[in-house]
Amino acid sequence: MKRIIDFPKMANSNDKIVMLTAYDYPSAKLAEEQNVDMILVGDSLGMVVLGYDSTIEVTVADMIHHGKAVRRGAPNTFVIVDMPFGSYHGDRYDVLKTAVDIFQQTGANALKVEGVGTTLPTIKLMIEAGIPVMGHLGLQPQQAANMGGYKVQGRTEEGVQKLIDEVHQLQDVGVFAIVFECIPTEVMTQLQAILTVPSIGIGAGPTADGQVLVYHDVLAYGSHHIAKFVKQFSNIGKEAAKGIQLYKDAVKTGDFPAEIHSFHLKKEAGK
Ligand SMILES: Nc1nc(=O)c2c([nH]1)NC[C@@H]1CN(c3ccc(C(=O)N[C@@H](CCC(=O)O)C(=O)O)cc3)CN21
Ligand SMILES: CC(C)C(=O)C(=O)O
Ligand SMILES: [Mg+2]
Repeated sequence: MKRIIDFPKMANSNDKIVMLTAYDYPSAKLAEEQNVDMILVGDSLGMVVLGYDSTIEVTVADMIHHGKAVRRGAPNTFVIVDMPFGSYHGDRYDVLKTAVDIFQQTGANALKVEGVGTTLPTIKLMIEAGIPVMGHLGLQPQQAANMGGYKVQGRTEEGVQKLIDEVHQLQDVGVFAIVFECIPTEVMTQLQAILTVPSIGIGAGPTADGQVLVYHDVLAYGSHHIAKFVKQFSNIGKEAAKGIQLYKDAVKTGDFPAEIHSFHLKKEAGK
C-alpha cells in the first residue's frame, strides 16, 4: 500500500485530472488498471451501494469498511476518503481523532470534507496533523436538507461571492485541491482565476482542472437517479441483467451445470 503518492500536479495544465469513485475491491481494481489519477471513496456509497436515499445515513464505520476494500483493490493509486455526515462538525480534537482513525485504518492518501464555515479550524488542525485535505464546495449533498435539495449553487451574485470567500478560506489553510459540485460553468472559470490549487468539477463545466463522477453513474450500474451532469459511458446494469437471466434459464432447463462443472468419485485402481 502506497501511503505517499504525489498528488497529480495538474492545476492549470492541459492534462486533466481524472477522478472516479470506487467503493469495493473490484471497482477499485478496475479503476487502478485503467490508470485513473485518483479514486474517491465517496459517501455516495450510501446511495449507490447501500440503498439509502441520501448520504446522511452513512457512518464513519461504513467509510472505513469500504475504504479498506478500495485500498486493497488499488494499492498504487491516490485514494481520497469522504468524511461522512456529522463526523467533522464537533469539537475539533474529537474530529481529529475520527479523521486519524479513518486515515490510518483505510490507508488513504487524503480525506475530503464538504463546506467550510465553522469547520475551518478543524480542517487546519487535520492538515497540521499531517492529513492532506480536499475541499468540496458548491452543492454539498450532506447539506441537502439545508439547501432545499440537490440544487445548482452559485447562481446569484451572493452565491458567487460566497464561493469566492470559501475558496480563499480553504486555500489559506492549505487544502491540496477542491471539488466543485453543480455550479455554472462561468462561475467555475471565474473561480479558477483565484484558485492556486487544482479544481475538480462535477457538474461544473469543462474548464476545471479535473472531473469526478460516481462509478455507478459512469457505468450505468443500478437504478438510481441520474443527474444532468452524468454521462453513462457503458451499461453494466444491462449486461448484469442479461447474465442473471441466462444463469436462471440454464438452471431451470437443466443446461447448467454441465459435465465440465461437475465432480466425480475417483476411479479405483483395477476397476
Ligand atoms: N449516483 C450518484 N451520483 C452522484 O453524483 C451523487 C450521488 N449518487 N449521491 C450523492 C451525491 C448527490 N448528488 C446529486 C444528486 C442529484 C443532483 C441533481 O439531480 N441535480 C439537479 C440540479 C437541478 C437544478 O438545481 O437545476 C440536476 O438536474 O442535475 C445533483 C447531485 C451528487 N452525488
Ligand atoms: C460526488 C462526489 C464528489 C462525492 O463527494 C461522492 O461521491 O460522495
Ligand atoms: Mg461525497
